[in-house]
Amino acid sequence: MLRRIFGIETEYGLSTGRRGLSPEELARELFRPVVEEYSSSNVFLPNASRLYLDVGAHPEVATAECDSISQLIAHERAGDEIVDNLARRAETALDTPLYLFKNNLDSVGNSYGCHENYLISRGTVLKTLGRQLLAFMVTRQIICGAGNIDGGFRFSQRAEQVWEGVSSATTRSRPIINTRDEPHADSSRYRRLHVIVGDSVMAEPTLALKIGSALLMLEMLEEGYPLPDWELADPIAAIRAVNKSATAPLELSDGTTLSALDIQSAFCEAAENWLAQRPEDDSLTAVVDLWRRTLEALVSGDYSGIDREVDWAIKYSLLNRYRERLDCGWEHPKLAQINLAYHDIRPGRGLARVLEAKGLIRRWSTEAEVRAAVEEPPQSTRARLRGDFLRRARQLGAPVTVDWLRLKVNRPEPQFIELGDPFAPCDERVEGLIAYMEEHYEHAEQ
Ligand SMILES: Nc1ncnc2c1ncn2[C@@H]1O[C@H](COP(=O)(O)OP(=O)(O)OP(=O)(O)O)[C@@H](O)[C@H]1O
Ligand SMILES: [Mg+2]
Repeated sequence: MLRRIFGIETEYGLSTGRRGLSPEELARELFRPVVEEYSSSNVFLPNASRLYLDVGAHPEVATAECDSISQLIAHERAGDEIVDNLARRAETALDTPLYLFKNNLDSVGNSYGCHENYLISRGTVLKTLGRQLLAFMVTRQIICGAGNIDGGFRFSQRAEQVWEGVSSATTRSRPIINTRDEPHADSSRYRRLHVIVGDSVMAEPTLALKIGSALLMLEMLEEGYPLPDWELADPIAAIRAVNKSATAPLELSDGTTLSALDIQSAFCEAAENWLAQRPEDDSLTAVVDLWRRTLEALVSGDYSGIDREVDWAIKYSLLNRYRERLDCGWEHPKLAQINLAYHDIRPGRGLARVLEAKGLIRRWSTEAEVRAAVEEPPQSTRARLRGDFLRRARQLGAPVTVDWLRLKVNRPEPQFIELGDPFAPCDERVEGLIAYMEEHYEHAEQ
């Protein structure tokens, strides 16, 4: 499958400077306009994304279905803007600053996630694919980790928070790859691969690398391109070891050892060769270029070639400058503060956003693309149908219910359709549903 559907779910950490306000109270204030408009804190927006309040008072945005890296980046950034707009209103109402962090850990050690979803064909055996992908997923933190301080500098925020390799459980055992069968599409043709292990990232090139390298791995596996079949003896021990060192020896099931750097170098080289034979794609070329440069930086120890693109390297450079200035160890509270402030999503306040505005972190999207993605669904996938349907329903004040798969007009008679093909941006049946709404609710518009 060369064209693929994918989406990303981001949970945000929420806090305030004012004492005495519980996370639940903050979240309730944050979602007040959403609940007022939709009578629910679990909604689909006109840009076809899902906005909801998950357990633990973490707002979550799940982007609409995308089919290109640029589209996904614009929609992921649009998610930040949507929750930031809610936060700006809530902080006026509460008369206290509100902070939304796109990271994976709060100050008391609770972890929250950033999940990736990739469409795969039903013919692919998910368990086999998961097993083949595991060595890649365990070691990819050295290319696209967000960086962290935990007894020293670490590549990833999430590596310490997973407990199983491939499994169908989500919360109980927190696996790296989740095999729960919920395709949100025609289940006879498609499956959805749910990756739970990634860090939330701030720099757009890091997001491109994270998504693009996974897309390339999936392509190569599905197309039968020869790849090393490495099975880690203990994926969880390995993910913890990689977090501390790209060169730590990782034991394989056959008794040999390889480092994360060895494993990623082999996958990157395979991706370079694969790129030369698949149809040209500028985004994937840029992804593989950054992948290669990141591995080279790890070998040389000189991060200057990637420290405007790769989160962990940007953060490492920033923290290291402070460490030298303060002449302190990694445990210094000022460094912890920077480690957190990097993930504050507020433009002009969050460190990553400030660096980006100064040109010290490269962008992949443009402001105009993000602005458009706040309002408009991706135009090349099923998301467009959901977005158009929701926008018209809102204009007409028609009672509707939607999820990833279904569009429904609730009254006067329930009318619904299923969009089993997530690739399809056009469907006559949606026009039929819109006509039905117009017939019954047009008068309410005036
Ligand atoms: N057929 C599909 N293939 C791949 N990704 C999809 C498909 N349909 C939807 N998605 C993406 O999957 C994500 C689903 O997000 P959502 O938060 O609803 O996840 P979930 O796993 O269904 O549920 P929850 O987070 O509540 O456990 C979205 O980003 C969406 O764009
Ligand atoms: Mg979700």
